[in-house]
Amino acid sequence: MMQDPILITGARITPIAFVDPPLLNTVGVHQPYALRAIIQLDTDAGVVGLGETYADTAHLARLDAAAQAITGLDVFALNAIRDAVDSVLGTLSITGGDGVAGMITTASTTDRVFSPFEIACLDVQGKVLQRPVSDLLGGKVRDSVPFSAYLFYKWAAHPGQQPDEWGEAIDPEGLVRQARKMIDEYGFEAIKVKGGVFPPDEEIAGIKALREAFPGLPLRLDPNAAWTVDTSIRVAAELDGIVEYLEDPTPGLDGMAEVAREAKMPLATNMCVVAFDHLRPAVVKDSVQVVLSDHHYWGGLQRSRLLAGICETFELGLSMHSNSHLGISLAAMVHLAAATPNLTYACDTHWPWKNEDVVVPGVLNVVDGAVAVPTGPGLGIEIDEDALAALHQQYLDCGIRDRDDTGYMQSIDPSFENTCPRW
Ligand SMILES: O=C([O-])C(=O)C[C@H](O)[C@@H](O)C(=O)[O-]
Ligand SMILES: [Mg+2]
Repeated sequence: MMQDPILITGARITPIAFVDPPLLNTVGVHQPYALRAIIQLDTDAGVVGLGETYADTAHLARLDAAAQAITGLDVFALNAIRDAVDSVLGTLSITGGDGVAGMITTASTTDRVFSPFEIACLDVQGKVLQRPVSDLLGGKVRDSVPFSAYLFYKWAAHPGQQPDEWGEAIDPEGLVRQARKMIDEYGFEAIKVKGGVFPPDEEIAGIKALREAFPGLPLRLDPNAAWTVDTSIRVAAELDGIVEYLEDPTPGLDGMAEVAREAKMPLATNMCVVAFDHLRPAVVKDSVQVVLSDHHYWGGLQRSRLLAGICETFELGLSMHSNSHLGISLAAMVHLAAATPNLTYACDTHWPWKNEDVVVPGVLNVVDGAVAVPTGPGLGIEIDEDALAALHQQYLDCGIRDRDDTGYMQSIDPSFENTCPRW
């Protein structure tokens, strides 16, 4: 028997801000609050779907336009919904707003805007069918998804504030201390270090200190393209046998290909392969051996599965990238990773760095370094309306409207320059 369509009647898009520590990266430092947009997709069945995405001003304007364009469409018509998003974006003249703080990104705007709506539609589909989203993606191949301890060099506090619970990490001892705390609390079995902050030799020393302190755990270093080709080749030689992959050592497909020819370990990226049309040249040039997927800019969960298939075909490894995020994003990441057989690396997550959320606690927990796949219908999580309202108020009060790690750093250290590559 043919069921009636489930029509989208509108979307409530709520920008929120949550407290973020002073995490350092090559373009600057995290501001005191990270921004996200929470999407509640309303349908004529009375079922509400959830999505989470960036909340920079320009992105919010695109989300608003997209929400109007998809109103009246069936939540099962994901192709038509993406077409509607694509068409309306073509009529807008908005620039900026990628939510990634001045790092190189040439991801598809359509895929970035479509993504949270696709996830909200899958959430509705799952709730109506009484099946978890992982079932809609082909079924889970693992019951829990491993994540890595995502270490950052950081200050003890934002200027003028009290030190946070993590304290300072600006040298190898600080990194090891941070890793120990994170691993004690969450049981992670892999470690990623956000580099590109200090001269490469200091970061090599940090990685070697971690290797000594945690001999059995796979390690990764990601300087976000802070190094020249020559520096990258030198660091790769120093870290041979120590890191499982080196992430975005240098900018661009050609530079990465030059490094890849010399480096013994695989090179991974979430900077030079961030859209489908980057895959062909990356494979032809053999620029990268591991792609970090991220449903927030690869166009949602179904298109991330398409990416996984392409990676499998061309024998590329697949890992998962993260930005500062809350529980709706984590739930989506977990369902996707659970249903992606060739996602064999521990995924990245910024989860330990936040203390606030819009999701009712209980379902999403990192235990032994992994998150159990939610088994409830849809994403399997619920929104906490009071928390959503409080974090929206925090957004209104905090004054931050666009992620700007470089501007914030320059407000503290006027001599800071965002140069790429730096060393
Ligand atoms: O793997 C990456 O490149 C990231 O996680 C990008 C993020 O923006 C990270 O650098 C951060 O949170 O500062
Ligand atoms: Mg990266």
